[in-house]
Amino acid sequence: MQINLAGISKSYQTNVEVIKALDNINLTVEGGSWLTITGPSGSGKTTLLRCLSSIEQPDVGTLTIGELDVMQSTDEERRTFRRENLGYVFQDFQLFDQFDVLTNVMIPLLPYQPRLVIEKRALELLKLVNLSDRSRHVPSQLSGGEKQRTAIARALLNKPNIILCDEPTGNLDGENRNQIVKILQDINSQGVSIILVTHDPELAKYGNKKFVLNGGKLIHHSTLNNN
Ligand SMILES: Nc1ncnc2c1ncn2[C@@H]1O[C@H](COP(=O)(O)OP(=O)(O)OP(=O)(O)O)[C@@H](O)[C@H]1O
Repeated sequence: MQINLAGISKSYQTNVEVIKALDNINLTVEGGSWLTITGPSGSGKTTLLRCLSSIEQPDVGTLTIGELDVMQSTDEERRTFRRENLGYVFQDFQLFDQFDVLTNVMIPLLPYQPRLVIEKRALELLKLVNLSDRSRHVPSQLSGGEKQRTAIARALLNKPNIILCDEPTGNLDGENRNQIVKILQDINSQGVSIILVTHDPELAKYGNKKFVLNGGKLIHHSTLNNN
């Protein structure tokens, strides 16, 4: 599934100023690729990820994700499209503290598919991310790496074409980072596109297309084939 952005800009209005978070972004993400985006704090990385996933709409430009025209679609169309095609791993995990790991992974599809079908898939995913023995724990009983892997399992529940990850190894040690890299490599080898935002120089070594965001402007850094 391809993503195309042309002339995308996005500003935020605060009480005191207008902040241009994205400034005339042009980008094509080919299906199956692994894109890594780095850049200083406040340079627009999360905003770009939110636009690339249609959670947020840009102010101007054209943005298509597969068949979805993000600028012309309704909220409901974008929600349905995300549910069917995209996975998103949030910087702060966004797990529900009152539910166990298994339920957290199942939540996105619970209103839409039979519980038993979803549970089977969620258990497979917990195995994939090496968390089978934590399925009945609640998030407060998990380490940072385990929370992150729960968030990744949840993002994979709908068998997405594209997974967008915001700082998936933030605050994790080398061993946890390596586990997450391995999971991402497995997913990518199955044809899932990965779009990754990170400050972690070790994680930023992976991916076949690298970009730097600076002051809302996207600079193509390199195209490699090392993942
Ligand atoms: N909802 C909002 N309202 C106002 N300003 C915002 C909002 N969201 C983001 N911004 C501003 O837009 C700019 C880009 O923010 P963004 O979160 O995309 O940066 P980032 O590169 O992901 O930062 P970090 O690496 O610290 O997570 C920042 O100056 C931020 O303060």
